[in-house]
Amino acid sequence: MGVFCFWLVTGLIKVVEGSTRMVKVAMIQIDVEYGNPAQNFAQVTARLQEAKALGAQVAVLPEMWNTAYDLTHLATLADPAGQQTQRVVSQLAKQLALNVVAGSVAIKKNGRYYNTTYIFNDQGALVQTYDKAHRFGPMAEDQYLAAGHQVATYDLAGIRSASFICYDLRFPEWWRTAGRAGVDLYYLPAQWPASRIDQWEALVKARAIENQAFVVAVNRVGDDPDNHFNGHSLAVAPSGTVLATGGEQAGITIVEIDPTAIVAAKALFDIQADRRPDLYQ
Ligand SMILES: O=C(O)CCC(=O)C(=O)O
Repeated sequence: MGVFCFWLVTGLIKVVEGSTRMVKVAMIQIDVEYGNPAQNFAQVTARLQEAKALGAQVAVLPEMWNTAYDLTHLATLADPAGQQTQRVVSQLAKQLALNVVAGSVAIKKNGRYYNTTYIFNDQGALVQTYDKAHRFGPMAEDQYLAAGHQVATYDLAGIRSASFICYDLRFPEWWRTAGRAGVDLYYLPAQWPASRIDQWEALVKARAIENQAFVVAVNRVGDDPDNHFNGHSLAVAPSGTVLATGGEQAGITIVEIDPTAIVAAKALFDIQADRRPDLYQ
């Protein structure tokens, strides 16, 4: 694990005068230890405490942070019914009074394995779960993991939010489906390889612009046996402006988000309202 760094970015777009609804979001970019849940739980505990000390109101973790992509050992590594994740992260969220978008973890549920996000509010209550819907063939998810079937929207820190996971980024229809419920902030934990990081940045910006919403996308750093990961977590405004980036090292980046910017973004034109579902689905 490399040296851990902190950045504070105040790259908000403040377009509504007198707004007091700034929300500080921590993008927690870590080096996930392959096949080592005990080490990863310890690491995540420390990083959530640090995020709180940096003033975060919401903390976001990367994808599959308990096991990494050690899919051949899920029988021994996956969290049964997500119980350990729920117990540990819920307790931390409550102790720290911190909202947590708990990246995603490998879980075992009803005899199958899933790549699942849990979202906790700052009282430690589980407010939503999401099972990754689109499985990434090149990383063998389709062989080992069952797919989710439902979008997950929720209120967190006073912001109407939705969660997706990694490869879901390539399916704008799925984002639009969630957006119909009115979403102001999308969270996207990932393990996105360095070899396609230019696509990651382009697609995160596109999802923000076309959905007229913020996107907070958190990637990992480090290596697994097949891939190198170089971070580039990023927070993007509805205009497509990059508010903060996590760079290429492990670290926590704090970005301030002003949810009232959505109103201004939609004042000029409202893409969701202007859709033509009579022409397409
Ligand atoms: O779409 C990609 O290029 C990467 C997706 C991925 O790594 C994942 O979903 O885990």
